[in-house]
Amino acid sequence: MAARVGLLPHAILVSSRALPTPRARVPYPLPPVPSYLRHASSSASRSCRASPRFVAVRAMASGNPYAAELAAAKKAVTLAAKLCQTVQQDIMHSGVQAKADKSPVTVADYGSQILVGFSLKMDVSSGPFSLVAEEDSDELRKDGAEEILEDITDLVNETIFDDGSYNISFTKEGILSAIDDGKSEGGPSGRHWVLDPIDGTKGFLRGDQYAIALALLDEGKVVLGVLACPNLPLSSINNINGNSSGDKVGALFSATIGCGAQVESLDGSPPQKISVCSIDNPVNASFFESYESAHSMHDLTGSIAEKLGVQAPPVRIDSQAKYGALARGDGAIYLRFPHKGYREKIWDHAAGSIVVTEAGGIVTDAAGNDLDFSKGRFLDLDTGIIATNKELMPSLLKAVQEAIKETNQAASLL
Ligand SMILES: Nc1ncnc2c1ncn2[C@@H]1O[C@H](COP(=O)(O)OS(=O)(=O)O)[C@@H](OP(=O)(O)O)[C@H]1O
Ligand SMILES: [Mg+2]
Repeated sequence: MAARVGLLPHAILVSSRALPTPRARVPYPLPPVPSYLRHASSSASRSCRASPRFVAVRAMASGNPYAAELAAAKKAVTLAAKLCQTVQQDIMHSGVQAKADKSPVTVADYGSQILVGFSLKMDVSSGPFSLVAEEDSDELRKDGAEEILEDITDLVNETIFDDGSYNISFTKEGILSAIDDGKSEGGPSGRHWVLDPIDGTKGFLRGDQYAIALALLDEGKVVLGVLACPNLPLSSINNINGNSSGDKVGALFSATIGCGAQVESLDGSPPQKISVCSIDNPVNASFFESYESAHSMHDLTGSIAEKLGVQAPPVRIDSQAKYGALARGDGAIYLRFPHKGYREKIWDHAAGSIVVTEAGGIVTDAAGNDLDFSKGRFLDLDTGIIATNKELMPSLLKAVQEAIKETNQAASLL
């Protein structure tokens, strides 16, 4: 694809070529279903929509009641990852000072959300569609946003065209309404998709780790999660600060409830089952935490590690790639302690947490409670989030509670 980062004052993505028009493309939003189905070119969409009974039979045969949703989720995040990779490469090659200008990441954020929502709607047949996602279209509907809206439209349409799975072209109005598909409030009943279109936006801008994180809630429980991590080494992080050792890069983690967790390459290698590490002595453990100190209190995590006797320095990587790396045993512990007042969003943990639990790990808040994804767009939890294997969890919880108590006592003396 030939999109590039423009060097205009507003420095947004500019398509360097007009959209190709060799095939008749169906405009989006779609006309009513019967006419749309005559035009769609997606074989996946045809097979998933053709017969709900066929989907159910296929799911039961695979032993995974969410097999159809899993296939659709993987396809959706893989498509979005293509768009994100294009934009990140453009940022890296453009010389644009990413920190000074956030508009490329804005384009990628919206574009990723549109592609995931659209792809799910095309390929998942059952029930009403509900998506809880990070972005809405309010900013794009304001005066002055016309150019960025055009850039998003071009980028989304180019990605769909290059991918070849769907014979659809978005109008600008279609782009705005597709973004607003993500406005659902979630909750304890029914099914809700939960999406972070680019988790780890700061990592994305730095050229480091980020993830497209998608989960499915069913009756308030996370039943499925996929994490596309385009910059994560496929087999493991062997270097303590997250660099690869010449390994293939681009990992897709997935998990469905009761069926375990897997990793495969983003370009489609066979899935490999993954498990958390079996370390039972914290002295041999390493721990993951946020790269950004504004997102997690590094002094508190340092004190927890000291209490546990952890020898290795922290492994700091952006986004839910940390959950994926933990799930396949690259490290033993994940610690996340946001500063006071921060409210965790469900899309920052839903996909990652099921990948870890289905790999045999445990994810709780700082008091040892399970995370509750049924309360709407936010998690209502105690202080922080911790994850590790079953062997280390009791000593980790003890160290966490001691360290928090000491921090609170020190604060009360000030
Ligand atoms: N102040 C503050 N405190 C805690 N957390 C915050 C804060 N601000 C943002 N966020 C959320 O952190 C998400 C990024 O995930 P991580 O913190 O794991 O990665 S990172 O190292 O910071 O990149 C990040 O996700 P994205 O916004 O999708 O990038 C945010 O949801
Ligand atoms: Mg996020």
